[in-house]
Amino acid sequence: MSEENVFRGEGLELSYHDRTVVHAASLSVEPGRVHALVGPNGSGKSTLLRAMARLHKADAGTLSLGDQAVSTLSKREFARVITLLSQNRPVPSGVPVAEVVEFGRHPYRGKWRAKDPEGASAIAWAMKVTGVSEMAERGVDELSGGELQRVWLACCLAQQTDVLLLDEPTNHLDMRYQVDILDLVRDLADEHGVAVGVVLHDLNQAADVADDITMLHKGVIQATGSPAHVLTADRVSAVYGLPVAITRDPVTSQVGVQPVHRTVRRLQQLA
Ligand SMILES: Nc1ncnc2c1ncn2[C@@H]1O[C@H](COP(=O)(O)OP(=O)(O)OP(=O)(O)O)[C@@H](O)[C@H]1O
Repeated sequence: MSEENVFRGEGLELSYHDRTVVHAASLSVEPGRVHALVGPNGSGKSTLLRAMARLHKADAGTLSLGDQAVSTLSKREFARVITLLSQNRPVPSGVPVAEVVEFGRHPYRGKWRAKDPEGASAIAWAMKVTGVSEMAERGVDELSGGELQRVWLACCLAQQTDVLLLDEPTNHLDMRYQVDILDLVRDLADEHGVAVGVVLHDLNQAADVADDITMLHKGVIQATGSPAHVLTADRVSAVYGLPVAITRDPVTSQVGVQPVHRTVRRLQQLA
């Protein structure tokens, strides 16, 4: 994927039943880069990501991939380039993990189950890197939340798209898998040139994994740029309504966000 293949949403106005929840938002996801979307609950992150994945119709705005309008792509063409790990996917009962992951190959198979020579290796790779190979035969409705999350991710990875949109991929995962999945996200960008757009709640994870961060608040983009540019104490405190301090890792210089401890907050209130 070349630099021209930047995936862009521009001027997106998004609503539910006449209530606009995202206002004139623009987000670009670039090959080889990880772009994190952060913001408080209800700020519009999932809606924006779903609109980028053509799952929520925009009232206004455009989607483009390089110089091509995304509206010109058929469903199958779109699914070969862009995939979304969404939240709250319905869980089919009695379907084994391997079959669910195999569903990720749907854009390559079509109605008549056309030959898909790369399918088997793509599925095996996706299951391996997400750590679900050992549960291939288990029914997805028997899995824990974290196991299921990894199966959905494997399904997206089996799709082998240039653009990967992930809505809270670390949801339900224990500490080890959170680290593994974020490392995998970084590797996909660095080694395979994948363009990643990822919703994260943990601002420290966002600062760790992302090249760029966009912060949303009440449907309005507050800032876009490097973690150090976006994550300032004033901005994070104002958006989240909580005093925070910004830290710097002495070795990596990476920024971190630390809520001001409750004892200090109480003392500040008393002063
Ligand atoms: N299906 C829906 N019908 C009506 N309103 C909705 C629907 N889904 C979301 N909303 C509203 O749209 C706004 C944005 O929601 P969205 O889920 O995009 O936010 P979010 O930033 O992803 O939130 P969270 O961090 O809690 O997942 C919220 O006010 C929410 O209540």
